[in-house]
Amino acid sequence: MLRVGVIGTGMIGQDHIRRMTSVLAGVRVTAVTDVDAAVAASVAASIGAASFPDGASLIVSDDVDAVVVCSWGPTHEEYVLAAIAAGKPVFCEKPLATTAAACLRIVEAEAAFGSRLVQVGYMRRYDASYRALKAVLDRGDLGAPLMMHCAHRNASVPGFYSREMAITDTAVHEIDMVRWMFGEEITAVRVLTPRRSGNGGDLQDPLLLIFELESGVLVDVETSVNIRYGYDIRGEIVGENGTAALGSLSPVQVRVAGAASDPVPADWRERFLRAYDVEFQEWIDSLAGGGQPVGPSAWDGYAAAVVSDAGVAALRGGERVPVVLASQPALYRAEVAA
Ligand SMILES: NC(=O)C1=CN([C@@H]2O[C@H](COP(=O)(O)OP(=O)(O)OC[C@H]3O[C@@H](n4cnc5c(N)ncnc54)[C@H](O)[C@@H]3O)[C@@H](O)[C@H]2O)C=CC1
Ligand SMILES: O=C1[C@@H](O)[C@H](O)[C@@H](O)[C@H](O)[C@H]1O
Repeated sequence: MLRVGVIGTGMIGQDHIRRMTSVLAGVRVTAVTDVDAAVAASVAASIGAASFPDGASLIVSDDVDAVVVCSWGPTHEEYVLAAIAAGKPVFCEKPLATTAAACLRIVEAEAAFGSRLVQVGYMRRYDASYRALKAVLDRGDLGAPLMMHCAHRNASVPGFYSREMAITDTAVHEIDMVRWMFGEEITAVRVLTPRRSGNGGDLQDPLLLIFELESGVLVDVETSVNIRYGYDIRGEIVGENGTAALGSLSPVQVRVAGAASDPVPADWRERFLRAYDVEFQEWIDSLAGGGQPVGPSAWDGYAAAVVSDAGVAALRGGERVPVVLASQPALYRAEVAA
């Protein structure tokens, strides 16, 4: 039984605690903490876990075998580094850290430790639709891939959400997905700013990102974060001989009164419900008997941050910004293709 301590009991922290408590096997949440001590205490009481005063004491607790970090992005680096120092596996929600420099510090700490401890919460790799799309691509049915069209639409975002977050917080999922889907690196980023939606106040929304890949494949990503009608994630690969797209996720199609309709999920918790379950179960299983995590690594988190930084520079400067990665420690070799 893996005993897990969770840092950050906000929206996704509580959702992951629910799945580890009520859905998944081989795991028990024994400890929680949050800067909002009242929320942490209430969550702890509801599942019979201990509430810790801070992340540092939770990480070194003898009742915690592995750590899950679900606090705000700028706090991730400190907790992931502390978990590595304690020699404990750590699942960190995306982003691994908010700058490429911070991600590189984590990569270097893990490489110095000598084996993998870190997994980053890029859950699309566990989604049935994305996995089916990758299987079609890998079978070669489409011929050589040429382009991919993506859309990442949120119904709404909170008031503190900035135009840069459309890249660092939102499109960062596509950045990781593209590296995994095509098994190659993104080499340059452009960002275009279409006519502004009236739904987002002063926010520059939507954005259109264009990624260049090593092989010449081009990927475009629309981020629309105030689309109102729901949470809509799309992806279509165009190959030499055909196309393949993420399918409809609805178990039922309704035709009534002269109209056909599919329900649209409200947010990521609904759209990626099963993907998060699979992601966590595979993480738990990988750690059984002292094993190492096999999902998105600290290097993946670092690479996503470098592309994301390039996207922010392109957004601010209106230029094509090349992506330059540091030299990869041996621990992560063949990571993209895994
Ligand atoms: N994989 C995915 O699809 C998603 C990932 N996320 C990621 O999960 C993380 C949390 O996001 P949400 O749950 O939406 O935010 P949230 O604001 O609902 O929850 C974050 C919690 O962290 C706590 N916190 C902040 N600083 C802390 C610190 N230093 N120590 C302990 N607790 C601290 C806050 O009090 C809050 O309760 C973010 O990194 C976000 O990017 C969020 C939504 C979906
Ligand atoms: O990770 C997530 C949020 O943090 C982010 O704010 C949303 O835009 C994404 O759709 C969601 O998956």
